[in-house]
Amino acid sequence: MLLTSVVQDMEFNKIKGNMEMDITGIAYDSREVVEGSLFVAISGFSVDGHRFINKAIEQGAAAIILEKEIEITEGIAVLQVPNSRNALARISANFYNNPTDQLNVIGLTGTNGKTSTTYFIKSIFEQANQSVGSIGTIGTMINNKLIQNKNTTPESLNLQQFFTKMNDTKVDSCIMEVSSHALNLDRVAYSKFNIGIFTNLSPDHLELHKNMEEYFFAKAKLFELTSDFNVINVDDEYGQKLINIVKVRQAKLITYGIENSADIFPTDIEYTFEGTTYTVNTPAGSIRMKVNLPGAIYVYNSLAAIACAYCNDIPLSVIQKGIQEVGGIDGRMEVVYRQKDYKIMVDFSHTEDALEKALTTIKPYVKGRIILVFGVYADTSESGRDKRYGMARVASEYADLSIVTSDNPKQHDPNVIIEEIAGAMDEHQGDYKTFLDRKEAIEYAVEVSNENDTIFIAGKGHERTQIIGDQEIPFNESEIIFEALKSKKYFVKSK
Ligand SMILES: CC(=O)N[C@H]1[C@@H](OP(=O)(O)OP(=O)(O)OC[C@H]2O[C@@H](n3ccc(=O)[nH]c3=O)[C@H](O)[C@@H]2O)O[C@H](CO)[C@@H](O)[C@@H]1O[C@H](C)C(=O)N[C@@H](C)C(=O)N[C@H](CCC(=O)O)C(=O)O
Ligand SMILES: Nc1ncnc2c1ncn2[C@@H]1O[C@H](COP(=O)(O)OP(=O)(O)OP(=O)(O)O)[C@@H](O)[C@H]1O
Repeated sequence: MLLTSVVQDMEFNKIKGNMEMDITGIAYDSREVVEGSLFVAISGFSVDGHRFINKAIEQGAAAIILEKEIEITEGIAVLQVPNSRNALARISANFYNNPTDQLNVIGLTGTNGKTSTTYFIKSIFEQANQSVGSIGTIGTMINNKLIQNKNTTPESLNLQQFFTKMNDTKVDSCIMEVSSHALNLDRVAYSKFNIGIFTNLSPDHLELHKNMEEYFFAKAKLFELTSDFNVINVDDEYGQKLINIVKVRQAKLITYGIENSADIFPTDIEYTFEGTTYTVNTPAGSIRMKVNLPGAIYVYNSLAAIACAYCNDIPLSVIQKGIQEVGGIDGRMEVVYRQKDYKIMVDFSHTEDALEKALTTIKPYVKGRIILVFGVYADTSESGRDKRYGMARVASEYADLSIVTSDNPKQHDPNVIIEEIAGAMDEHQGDYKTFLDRKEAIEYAVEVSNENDTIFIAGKGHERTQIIGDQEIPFNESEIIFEALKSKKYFVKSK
């Protein structure tokens, strides 16, 4: 594609060089540059991409987009832009001919529930004989092939490539999780979303967004990109705030909720440990639903999916089948081992709100004690400290015994994190033990557990690695649990 076409509608300050040259591809990483590429230099969080411009030219870059004043070799086209990440999103959409124009794209945002809601929507759409692609925490799924993602929401270039692949392979709908980081860093800029879904907002990622207002406005950006429907949880405080912002927009507002008046709402809810049944009421009629995951959180997630399916004119009987077909979700309230009233569960709860909701969900069904294994995945900043404090409060309030340990400490000192959690546990008079090593923490929980106890291991969910420093170490909680259970002869006979 000609460079002039690649940069069409892009805002830039300065140009140098031949704009009529042919561009073979785009790269934002010098290591990915091939002959004839357009290299975009990004001032990153850890390194400055401008440092790799010469490397990119050596590798064959024909043109450079940059933010800074840098002297570049003759013969190379150079464009200076105010924001390289935004420019990358613009040129990627141009280069791939705006693939979201041909795709039904559903974007989900919110602190918790995005992945679970994606599963429900995917299942309903597949019942409606649609070919569905998905992008999110689990990876990118195209025609049942899973591609691992570095990020929940990939960088704009990769994203436009995935959308193109979906179009090429006749995918009808793409369901994607849109993180606040992605919205802030323009990864989804210049993509069109037919439907935007907002699940909820509670403190998380405050190291990037500084405060809840900023975090909320990052999430709200998704709803500037929606064309047809905005689906919003009316029971969430920030959902209400978003409704006030989007109600005047062109995309139609559809609300869901349990407590407040909504377009899509449940009645006659019956909760059990195995799951929930309720009657869903929609403008198209009412029908009984069976959700195979426990608690109000999965009523909310299924309602969001039903609202989305309703917006796509899917009949209620098909929606009912789609919701019921979701038998369980990897690492979401997953009962890894059960022997009568003894249970070991693994869950992805890693925020204060998620942990509180998960523990209140299981509490009525626990005969003995709740033994909670958890750590806090957060940096060592002030906002990370709030998260440690909040999760310790929840642990003290709902668990009979907490085993405090590491959860992806990355480059942060896990001892500091654990010490702070322990301090907050003391303040809230929680009963706890600490183990730096997460494996030892799980082993200890199994060792001290009794016949009627429930061990709840929070934080890693579906993840199969633990990130310590720069290393991603294999870490399989199910394997550790079963190994530890061997010492408890009474329990190992059956799952
Ligand atoms: C903090 C953060 O958001 N970092 C993201 C950011 O990386 P960065 O700016 O730090 O990149 P960098 O390493 O400084 O490099 C700067 C530039 O130099 C380039 N480079 C670097 C080395 C080299 O040899 N040559 C070269 O050209 C890099 O390709 C890059 O363009 O831009 C990268 C490209 O888009 C992202 O992959 C990366 O996400 C990292 C992996 C990350 O951990 N992000 C998290 C915080 C995140 O985004 N999470 C959200 C939400 C998760 C959730 O709650 O579900 C997500 O969507 O994943
Ligand atoms: N609607 C909800 N409200 C609050 N907590 C929820 C909700 N749904 C799920 N959770 C809790 O949050 C955890 C993560 O759920 P899920 O993976 O669906 O969220 P997510 O938004 O995709 O998270 P992430 O952005 O971290 O990938 C679950 O294991 C559960 O404990």
